Amino acid sequence: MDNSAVVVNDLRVQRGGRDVLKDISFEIERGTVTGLLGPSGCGKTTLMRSLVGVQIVESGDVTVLGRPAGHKDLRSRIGYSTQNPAIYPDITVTEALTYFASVLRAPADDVARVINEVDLTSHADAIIGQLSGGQLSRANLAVALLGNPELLILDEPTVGLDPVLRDELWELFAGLAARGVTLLVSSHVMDEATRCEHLLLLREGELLAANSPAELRAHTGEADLERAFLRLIKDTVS
Ligand SMILES: Nc1ncnc2c1ncn2[C@@H]1O[C@H](COP(=O)(O)OP(=O)(O)OP(=O)(O)O)[C@@H](O)[C@H]1O
Repeated sequence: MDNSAVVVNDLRVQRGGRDVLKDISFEIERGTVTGLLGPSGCGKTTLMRSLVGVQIVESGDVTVLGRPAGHKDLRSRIGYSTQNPAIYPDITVTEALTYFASVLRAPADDVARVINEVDLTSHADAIIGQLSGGQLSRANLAVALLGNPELLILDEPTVGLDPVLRDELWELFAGLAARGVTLLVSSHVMDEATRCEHLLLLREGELLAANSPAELRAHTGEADLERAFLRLIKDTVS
């Protein structure tokens, strides 16, 4: 069986009349955690939207779990959490997840499972609009986990979380990958790169690297990943 969860070839996307992704190609192996890193505005969300199939693309091929991105068979196989949680503010965490579980046709007992996985059991009956920022982003992540999708696409899931919660979430991501789930996780915090098996480093719509952290360190001669990224940028510019 093909071991690639995602195959992208020469993907080009324009937004607002500008090239936002410039002929990008890469593959993501099944059962791994891949970090999508790069500065604000570099195209991370646009790339994720292209994989989910909600982005109009100019050219190129995007294959996800063996199907063209956006194929209807992929709907229940991909979990996508956006940066701005799209959860109704005036119902409880359990009510919101029960609603999404029915829309996604996920089993009813999935609601308690995902609430537990994101460590929100103590707030299962809290009103969404009264959650803290970190709790809200964990509730948002819980929605993406419903139905046990094979591919999780998570747009900055750890933003606003304290270091302990961030650590717990990265542990959760590693545990999911060990079960065979493929994760693509965006971040603009380079220290999160060390938690990933593979890295996609984007800058101004160009893919500067698609490596493991060890390969990136070896390639740039920099032990620190932030410095390695800066080294790549300097090498690209010069
Ligand atoms: N709806 C839109 N219309 C036009 N241009 C857009 C739109 N959304 C994003 N862009 C532009 O596309 C580029 C890439 O944006 P994108 O949201 O993919 O970046 P990002 O790396 O996810 O940024 P951030 O880390 O700040 O979320 C930016 O220059 C942005 O201004």
